[in-house]
Parts: sequence; C-alpha cells; structure tokens
Amino acid sequence: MEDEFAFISKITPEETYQKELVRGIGDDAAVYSGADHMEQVVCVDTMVEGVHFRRDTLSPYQIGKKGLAINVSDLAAMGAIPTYYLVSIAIPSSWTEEELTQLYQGMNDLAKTYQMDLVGGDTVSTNDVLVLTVTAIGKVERGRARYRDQAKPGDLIFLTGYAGTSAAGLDLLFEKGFTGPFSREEQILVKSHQEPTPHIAEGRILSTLNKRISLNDVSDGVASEANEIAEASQARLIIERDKLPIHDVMYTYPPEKQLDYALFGGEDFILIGTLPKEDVKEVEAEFLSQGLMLQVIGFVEEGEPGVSLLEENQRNKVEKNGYNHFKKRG
Ligand SMILES: Nc1ncnc2c1ncn2[C@@H]1O[C@H](COP(=O)(O)OP(=O)(O)OP(=O)(O)O)[C@@H](O)[C@H]1O
Ligand SMILES: Cc1ncc(C[n+]2csc(CCOP(=O)(O)O)c2C)c(N)n1
Ligand SMILES: [Mg+2]
Ligand SMILES: [Mg+2]
Ligand SMILES: [Mg+2]
Repeated sequence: MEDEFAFISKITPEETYQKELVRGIGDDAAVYSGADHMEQVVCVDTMVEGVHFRRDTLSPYQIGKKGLAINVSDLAAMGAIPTYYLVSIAIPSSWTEEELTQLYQGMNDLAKTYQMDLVGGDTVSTNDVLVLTVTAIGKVERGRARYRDQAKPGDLIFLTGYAGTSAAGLDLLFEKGFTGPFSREEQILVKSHQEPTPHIAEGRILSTLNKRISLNDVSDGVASEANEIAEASQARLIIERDKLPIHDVMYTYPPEKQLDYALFGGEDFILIGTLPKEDVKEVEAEFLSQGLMLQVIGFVEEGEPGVSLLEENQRNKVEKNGYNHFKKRG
C-alpha cells in the first residue's frame, strides 16, 4: 500500500443507496437524517486475523463479506433494516493492494444486497495482523426493536436455520486446508462458515408482526445465545434435542458430534428467539410464504433462569459454553 489517501479515494463509493444520507465519506464525520417514526440501531464487531479467520480459512473477499455480515446479523437480531456502515481497518504491510480491493469487494457485494452505504471509517497500518472493525447502522419502526429480555414461561423457542454448520465447515478447513478437496456435502459446510447469510428477512418478519418476541443472533453458539436470553429474561429455556435442526449434510457425523457443533459451534448467524405459543401458527405461515425456515426447538418454563437440554425425558443443564474470547472450551 503506497498512500493512505489514495486508498480512501479508491474505496469511496461513486453512488449511494440511502436517500436520507446527507454527507458520506470525505468530511470529519458522516451526516444522515432519519424519519421520526423510526428508531436508529447501531452495533460494532471486530474480526482479528488468527482469531476470527486465517489466511487459509477465508479469502480476502470472504473476510470483507463476513466482516460486514456478522454486523448485519446483529441488526437482523434487532429486527432492523440495514442502512449504513463504517469500516476501521488496521493493515499489515504484507497485504497487497489487490487483496485489499478484494476485501472491500466482499463488503460492497453484501452491502448492495441490503442497499447499505459505506459512509466512513478509518485506515491505519499495523506491525501485527489484520484487524477489521465494522460498525453497522440500521433503523426500525418505533417500539418494534426485538430484545433478549422478552421470554416468558409458556413461550416456544425457535431457530431460523440450521445450527452447527459453520463450526463443522471450519473444522474441515483446518483438516484439509483452503483448497480441500471437499465433497459436495462438505462444500456446503465450508461455505456456511466462509460466507454466512444474515437473516434480515427473518428479523423483519419478527419485528413487523406485532408479537412479544425475544431475539438474538447465533455468533457464539446456540447454548451461549440461549443462555443470554435466559439471563436477560430471567427465564428457564428447555431445548429438545430431537428438535434441533441439523443439516442433512451432517447426518454422517456421529450424533454426539452433531450435538456439539449445534450447541457450542457458533458463527451460524441464524436467529434464536422465543414467542408465545398461540402466535406460532401465524408467524410460521409468514415464514413459509416467504420460503424461510422457522423451527421450534423447545419451550420456556417456570424455574431457575438457565438452559437445559431435554433428552430421553431427562433435563441436563446446558452451560454458557460456546465461543468465549478469554476462556478455553470446557
Ligand atoms: N468493549 C466494549 N465497550 C462497550 N460495550 C461493549 C464492549 N464490548 C461489548 N459491548 C456491548 O456488550 C453487549 C454484548 O456484546 P456482545 O459482543 O457479546 O454481543 P454480540 O455482538 O451480539 O455478540 P458477538 O460479538 O459474539 O457477535 C452489547 O451491547 C455490546 O455493544
Ligand atoms: C481461525 C479461526 N479460529 C477459530 C474460529 C472460531 N471463532 C472465532 S470467533 C468465534 C465466535 C464469534 O466471534 P465474536 O464473539 O468475536 O463475534 C468463533 C466460533 C474462527 N472463525 N477462525
Ligand atoms: Mg459483539
Ligand atoms: Mg449478536
Ligand atoms: Mg462473541
């Protein structure tokens, strides 16, 4: 990389999507207006080389795409419509300009899907590994954001996709390297790790249907995210083992391995939530009409806040044991 300012002008979009954007890249800060009936939603997540990806697990394009996707997933978990994003990047000297162009192409491609505008960021050099921090902004109709603290006894728990595919894909990449070779089944798992799809359409259904819904996205694993809902709601969540949605391509794995990936794997970026039993039919019908998946995986009951797995009539405690940056898996 020769010049910081040349780099910034290279990554500045020529056109923008959002009509409420007043000033994007090029001044000290971005400016946008918003309608009174909408609330603004903002989140930030970081990806660090060696922790969130390696050069042999994600391509530069995929690093960019996933860096934005994990943030869009947090917007989905709030029921929000994505609008803007900002990118802070610390670049080691080993990265070529071509690789950085690909990284931004990955973000651009995902941003186009959701009509999100890149409105700012920061560019620095580093003597260490690449660090990518994306801030995502969205909006949601007043009072319709979906929080983690809404679960109540009698509710059902749901997932909006398959659990555990990303972690299974990552293990395949560790085992076989970036180029594989991977069978067709394995390719599905690897792709789900490398290019997760945020569940924005699912989040929007859950926000526009006016129901009492708790919602979270699965970054650290179903066990961890379910425990977050349990803590925030002071509720007891029971997950039924035989209802966990395991993708067909994982049927060749031993059942214990399937369960471990599903509960503790993480990075699936599906949504987990709860809703009143009497609302399930209506919500399911809306998901079905849009070709989307909604799988009931358990229920909420009275009792000590926490999560249990119901298996052959036994309840076993599910610890908050997913991915934790300062703790090894136990
Ligand atoms: N360093 C920090 N300073 C201030 N707030 C933070 C910091 N780290 C996390 N938070 C806040 O703590 C809450 C939980 O953050 P967390 O990162 O666990 O959620 P998440 O982004 O959904 O999960 P993940 O990062 O695993 O995808 C959020 O409200 C987040 O904004
Ligand atoms: C090379 C490599 N090693 C391990 C992992 C697994 N991993 C890293 S962060 C994370 C949870 C989500 O992160 P955060 O909590 O920061 O949002 C998981 C499951 C990976 N993706 N790549
Ligand atoms: Mg976070
Ligand atoms: Mg989240
Ligand atoms: Mg985390």
